Amino acid sequence: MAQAMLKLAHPGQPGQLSVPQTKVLAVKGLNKHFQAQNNVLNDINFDLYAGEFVAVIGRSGAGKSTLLHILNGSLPASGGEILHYPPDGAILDIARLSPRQMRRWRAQCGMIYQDFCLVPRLDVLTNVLLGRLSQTSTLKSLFKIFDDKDRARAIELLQWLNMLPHALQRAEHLSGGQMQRVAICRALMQNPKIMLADEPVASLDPKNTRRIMDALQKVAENNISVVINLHSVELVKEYCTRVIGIAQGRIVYDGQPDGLDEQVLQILYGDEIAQVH
Ligand SMILES: Nc1ncnc2c1ncn2[C@@H]1O[C@H](COP(=O)(O)OP(=O)(O)OP(=O)(O)O)[C@@H](O)[C@H]1O
Repeated sequence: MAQAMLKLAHPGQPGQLSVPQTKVLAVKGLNKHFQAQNNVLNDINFDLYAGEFVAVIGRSGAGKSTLLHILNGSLPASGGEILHYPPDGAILDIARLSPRQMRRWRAQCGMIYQDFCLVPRLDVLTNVLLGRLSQTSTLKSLFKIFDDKDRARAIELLQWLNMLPHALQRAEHLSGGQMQRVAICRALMQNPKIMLADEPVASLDPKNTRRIMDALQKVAENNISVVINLHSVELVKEYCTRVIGIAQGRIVYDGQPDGLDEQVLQILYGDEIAQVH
């Protein structure tokens, strides 16, 4: 069923002075089909600006994770364009990169996951340093040789997210919230322009959820665009600057979190609405 877009706030529109202006990404007519399932994403269009904290919401199976994985280059799109606007260079279409360009793009685009994806037996500092692997020679990465500059950066990031006291602890001994903060530091080691977060608080208790949301807010305040899949409308309203609502693979809402009223939520969640309050 095709649903009309309810509301479209154009970030960067004249008159919205508090909205960031530097365009980082333009998604145009993006589609995704899997062999087993057609129309997982349908004609997705949006621009992403530096420093935005964007929530992607919608019921289970709406296509939120698929969208993030296509943005990050780990899944190919079936059609459409994803244009990246580097601060100092030619516009790149993420859907049409050579393997070498794709490696570079994935370094620009940090990603964190619900299950953290740390190496449990390695210490926290080394886990963070692993974020540099894509920019390190194969031989150096094989022997986990990192230079002083990388170590200093990793320590700085751990301090920034209050994880420095745990630097020499094995990752497997941390709490979920601590592991996620380490995962954020690891993603930041690549100096990304965009941070994608696929349900990063889904397995966390309320206290750790807030810590991670606070951390991601700090990331966005540093002019990195954060795009996060979330199931809690309360968190979206508290933390995010913009929300993209997806239903059945189509964007049905793109605007301010304040605009998520009962009518919009009903379209987004249908009979699952009770679970998001
Ligand atoms: N590799 C795949 N092959 C076939 N179908 C897939 C694949 N990955 C995802 N899908 C389908 O695409 C649709 C969207 O999945 P996606 O994981 O993006 O949804 P989601 O909104 O992130 O859901 P959730 O909130 O439950 O994680 C689902 O119907 C899913 O079954």
